[in-house]
Amino acid sequence: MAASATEPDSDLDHVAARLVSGRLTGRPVEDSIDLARVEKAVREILIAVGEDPDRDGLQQTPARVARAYAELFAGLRVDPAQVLVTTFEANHDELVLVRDIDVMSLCEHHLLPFRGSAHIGYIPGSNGRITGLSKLARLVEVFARRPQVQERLTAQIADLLMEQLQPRGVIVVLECEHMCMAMRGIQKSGAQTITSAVRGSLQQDAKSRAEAMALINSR
Ligand SMILES: Nc1nc2c(ncn2[C@@H]2O[C@H](COP(=O)(O)OP(=O)(O)OP(=O)(O)O)[C@@H](O)[C@H]2O)c(=O)[nH]1
Ligand SMILES: [Zn+2]
Repeated sequence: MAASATEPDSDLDHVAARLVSGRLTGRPVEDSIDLARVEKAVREILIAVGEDPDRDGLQQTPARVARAYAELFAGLRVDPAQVLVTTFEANHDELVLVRDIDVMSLCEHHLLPFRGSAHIGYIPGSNGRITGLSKLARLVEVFARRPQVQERLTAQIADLLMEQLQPRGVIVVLECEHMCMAMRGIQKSGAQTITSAVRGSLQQDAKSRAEAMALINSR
């Protein structure tokens, strides 16, 4: 396997630095959201729900929430195409599957978290391009750090891989629990929502698809 990277890693480092610095430091990443506006809005929410935003424990809350949103929505300011800038040539024309990638996102309806696992597989195309395994997980992060619905998140990952890597086929399966179904509303915790996006040969060929699904489901 292996060979040369197509591009220098500088853009990717930039993307990674923004996402990772946000995650590790808990401080806003550069090119951030309008923190002052979020702060103002959160203060309003606290007043609206009957809280006193000036009491001791809440004084810093609007600013904290604003910083948290900068992290949680960092994916809105990242071009997902930059994640796959590094690809390699390889003589591998069979399934590559990364299973159990942790996914955390916010549903766009309630801005409450949904969380679970992503499984991403692809069959390299005639161009022989593969990508670094971690890049699949990075792609999940970029799309997950936006207000989302699980179906769109699943499809966006699959479509970007098809577009950028031009593989023969792609399969993306997400299994998530939605806090908006657990903490409020119907209050059913533990329900798993499973979504899939299957493209190219994996969509057309039932046998390859079944093989990929079997690997995803094997424990
Ligand atoms: N399809 C889909 N629905 C989602 C997702 N996340 C949350 N939802 C649903 O979005 C729907 C919004 O429904 P609405 O009737 O507009 O809002 P609501 O009154 O708060 O709905 P309830 O949750 O049923 O109380 C709810 O059924 C949620 O369960 C998602 O990722 N995909
Ligand atoms: Zn929701």
